[in-house]
Amino acid sequence: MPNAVEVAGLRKSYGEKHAVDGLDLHVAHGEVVAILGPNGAGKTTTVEILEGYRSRDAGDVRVLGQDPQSGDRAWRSRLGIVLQTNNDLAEATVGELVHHFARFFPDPRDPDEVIDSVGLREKVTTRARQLSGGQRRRLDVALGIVGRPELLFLDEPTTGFDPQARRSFWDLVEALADGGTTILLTTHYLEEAERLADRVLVVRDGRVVAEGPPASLGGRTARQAVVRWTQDGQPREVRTDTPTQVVVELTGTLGGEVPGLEVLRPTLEDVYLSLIDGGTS
Ligand SMILES: Nc1ncnc2c1ncn2[C@@H]1O[C@H](COP(=O)(O)OP(=O)(O)OP(=O)(O)O)[C@@H](O)[C@H]1O
Repeated sequence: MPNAVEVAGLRKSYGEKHAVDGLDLHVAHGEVVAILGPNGAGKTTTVEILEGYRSRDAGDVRVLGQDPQSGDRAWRSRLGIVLQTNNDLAEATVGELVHHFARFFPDPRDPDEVIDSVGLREKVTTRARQLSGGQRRRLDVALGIVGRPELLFLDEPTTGFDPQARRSFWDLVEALADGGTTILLTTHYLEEAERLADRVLVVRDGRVVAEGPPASLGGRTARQAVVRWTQDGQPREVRTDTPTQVVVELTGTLGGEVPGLEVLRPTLEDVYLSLIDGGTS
């Protein structure tokens, strides 16, 4: 089966600004892919082109087998798009909105189950305009998933969420992914990408500068580890390609338990920051 998303050589400029500048991307069916990148890197522009909301200047784009520029209603009903709640709808309640949106789709999820899954049960009779920012975003997500999409786009889905809401949202995304939904998300939260994504793409200046599973992005697993411990009351540290060997030797030298032992690898954040600073490793 072809990929759910297939993009080659995508370009989009706004006047002189090359917002997307030769971007390649694919997402397999059932995969969760996160796009990371600094403000202005071209993430939203890319996602909006894939959703069919923005035209492109060049490049080949296929989303669920169709060019988004000519996507019809049947195609659109297979996508889940999380929009900011439209202010025209702000007078409707959470329950009314989710039930209303469900009617647009041929095989929707049970709206009440969707409301429960995004944690808005207690707000079901509250008008959209009376929700907090984070609750409003959860309503946006509810409207994005009620149509049982094959492919779900999440553009910075947890911005404004408190830590508890973010964790329950992650559980929800994992459940959707386990159920076979293909997901393309953009985020500024590295922890979110690490937790949810099978694969991460780092975008800078409209291009992909690194790509891979979060654990090995940018050669992360290949980078040297730092082993720290305390010896004779002094902190000690070595950088090494073979931390296990170092620990075994220390255990022998110190006759057992190694005081203050730590083995550190670069975090995803360390790798990400070096990539967007212009480093290539
Ligand atoms: N409608 C527009 N008109 C002109 N320039 C635009 C427009 N939309 C985006 N841009 C510019 O294109 C570039 C890419 O913007 P885009 O919103 O795609 O970035 P992003 O990676 O999603 O950023 P953020 O992380 O801040 O959401 C930016 O320099 C932005 O200023």
